[in-house]
Amino acid sequence: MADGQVLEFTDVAKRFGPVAAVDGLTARVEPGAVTGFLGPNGAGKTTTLRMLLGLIAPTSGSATIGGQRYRDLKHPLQTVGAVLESSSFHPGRSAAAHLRVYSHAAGIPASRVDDALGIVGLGDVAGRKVGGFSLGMRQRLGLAYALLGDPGVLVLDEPTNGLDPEGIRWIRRFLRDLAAEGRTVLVSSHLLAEVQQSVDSLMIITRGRLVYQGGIEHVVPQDEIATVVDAEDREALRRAISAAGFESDERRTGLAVRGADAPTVGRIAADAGIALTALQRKGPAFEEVFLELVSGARVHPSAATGEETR
Ligand SMILES: Nc1ncnc2c1ncn2[C@@H]1O[C@H](COP(=O)(O)OP(=O)(O)OP(=O)(O)O)[C@@H](O)[C@H]1O
Repeated sequence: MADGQVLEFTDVAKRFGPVAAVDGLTARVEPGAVTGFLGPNGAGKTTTLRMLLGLIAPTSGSATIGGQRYRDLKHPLQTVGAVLESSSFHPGRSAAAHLRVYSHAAGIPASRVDDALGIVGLGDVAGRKVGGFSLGMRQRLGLAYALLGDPGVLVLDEPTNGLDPEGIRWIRRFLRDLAAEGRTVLVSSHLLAEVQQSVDSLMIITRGRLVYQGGIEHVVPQDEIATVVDAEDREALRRAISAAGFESDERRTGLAVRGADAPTVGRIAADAGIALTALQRKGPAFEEVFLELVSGARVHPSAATGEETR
């Protein structure tokens, strides 16, 4: 396997006539994690990925893979695998024949075709014509193509589009495994729910500009989260919370603990041997914060600096 590489966008911009599709994007994507690239329809995700993959030239700025522009990569297929669209397969050709065309052109051993089809679960249908494939099978074939050169970087544009729940679960698990091997995995989506449970990091854009970059757990600022908790012995609970270094306010329904999430408060109570009668998260929902970031009602510091929040 090739090493995972850092993807770097440096003040990259793309104009189509009067439309600023991407407008000065600065961001960094690290190896060893699944990074979700999130934004509403038309935000500029596909345009950004197309610049990264050398399919269109930026109007200004740069997008690099391990410090190099795509067109300067010595072995592109062995460095970065991409799935941008799932439809361009010749229907009369078998899955294996299709991949052999690319492996041959890139100087990749033919044995790798069977490996790649096996990895995505298409080993049994390698000889079947692609024309008879379901949408899910085509998506898997696209992934097999991306994995042909065993690259350290995977870039996928909306890979779960049109898949059934089982297919979506499969892709999520698959991408996690690839990242766990140390690869860089960048996956775009316009659906928050789609990436919420399946990515480690997020890059959120709207109208061609970055509005958030960092860990998924930092999207909702910690100081806006409180946990309301209660026990039969409320005073003992208050003492345990205070001993753990958190402040709490008395409410009718229990103690509101600022800056601590539910698992943290639950652990404090468990360590003190206190049985809880209530444990509830308070604060803005992830989706609320996402919509505020996208509409401009909320500004996150990572948007201005391009620095990750950790
Ligand atoms: N080749 C093109 N010519 C003209 N305008 C374009 C072109 N490609 C993209 N655009 C415009 O650039 C903007 C960003 O489009 P892009 O496809 O990158 O967004 P996206 O975030 O991928 O959206 P979606 O989630 O709908 O795929 C849109 O306003 C789009 O209409």
